Amino acid sequence: MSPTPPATSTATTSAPGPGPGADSVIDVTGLHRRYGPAGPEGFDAVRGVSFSVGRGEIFALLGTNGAGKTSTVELLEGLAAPTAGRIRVLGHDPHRERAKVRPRIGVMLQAGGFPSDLTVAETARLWAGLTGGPRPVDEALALVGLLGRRTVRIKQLSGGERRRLDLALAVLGRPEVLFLDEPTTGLDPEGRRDTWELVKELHAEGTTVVLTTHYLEEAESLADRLAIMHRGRIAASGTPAEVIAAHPARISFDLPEGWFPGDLPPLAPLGVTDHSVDGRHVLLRTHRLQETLTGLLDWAREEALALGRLDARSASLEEAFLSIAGELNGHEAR
Ligand SMILES: Nc1ncnc2c1ncn2[C@@H]1O[C@H](COP(=O)(O)OP(=O)(O)OP(=O)(O)O)[C@@H](O)[C@H]1O
Repeated sequence: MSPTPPATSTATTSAPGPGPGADSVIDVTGLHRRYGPAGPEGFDAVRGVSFSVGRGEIFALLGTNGAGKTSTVELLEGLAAPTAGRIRVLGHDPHRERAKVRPRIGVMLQAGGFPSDLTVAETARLWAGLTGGPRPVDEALALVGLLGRRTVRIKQLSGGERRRLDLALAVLGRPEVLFLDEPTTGLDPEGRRDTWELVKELHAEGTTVVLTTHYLEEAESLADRLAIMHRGRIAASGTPAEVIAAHPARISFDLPEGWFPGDLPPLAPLGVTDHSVDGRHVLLRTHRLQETLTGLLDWAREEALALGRLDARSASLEEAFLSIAGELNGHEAR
């Protein structure tokens, strides 16, 4: 029997929760955020989003530019009140009960603003004074590889070093829930890997992490579950494997000289859901990669054909993302 691809919630506004019995630390229902006045002059950046994040999970919010990721995360952090909907973080309303929530969360904003004349260590000490139960400042700086830069002034730091300092400050209070808004934007590949390692260590210690990112490999590497936002809604969600599996794998090859696409065997019985041809180049899409590939190769062997440039690959998160964004843009354009 062919396995049915797991259903991800395409074109919905809600992401399934962490599963029955899971202890959720974030619950969001019917969230809306509007900038500006009611009516045509205002803008609905978040349009009815629902999801839950379980204790100890890493949850990634992905999306096109302007999809509403930061607008959503800011509401979770309690920086603003939603226009409509309900949010619970650690059992509390993060905006109205900010004093209860703030000491238990760590926040790394997209652009942290610090007095530029303070040194790295002075900034961290200042922040430590505002944060309950902090780690030693030097421990937090060491975690992000900034201990050797502790006497350097903020204005002399590189963009990547500032991102690392933002992260050090976010983890100073040993938060139960850590919000990371594009944590590796501006970091070099080594800095990105280091940040991933740190997030994995914090995860192993039981920290719940909500992150936004434009790097699909970051979400694939770190996230237990993810949601892809598009124009204020959740367009697809699930584990990375579930989101990928909902999109077809692809097989491409060149037919040999003298052979034409019309000579191919019937494709539907091989599990092909869609195909396109360009001259003698053939692209097949299938949710049953092994079955389709086996059928194709059996046919090629029987016909004694050598298929040129044969390439078979499962969908990637990038393909899933591009296809969701493309489908929705096409849909909205009609
Ligand atoms: N203060 C504001 N006033 C009006 N519109 C805003 C405001 N902040 C954000 N927006 C708009 O809301 C939409 C969502 O923005 P948001 O920053 O949440 O998206 P995002 O998914 O985080 O995008 P990016 O990936 O580009 O950072 C955008 O169209 C943006 O222009």
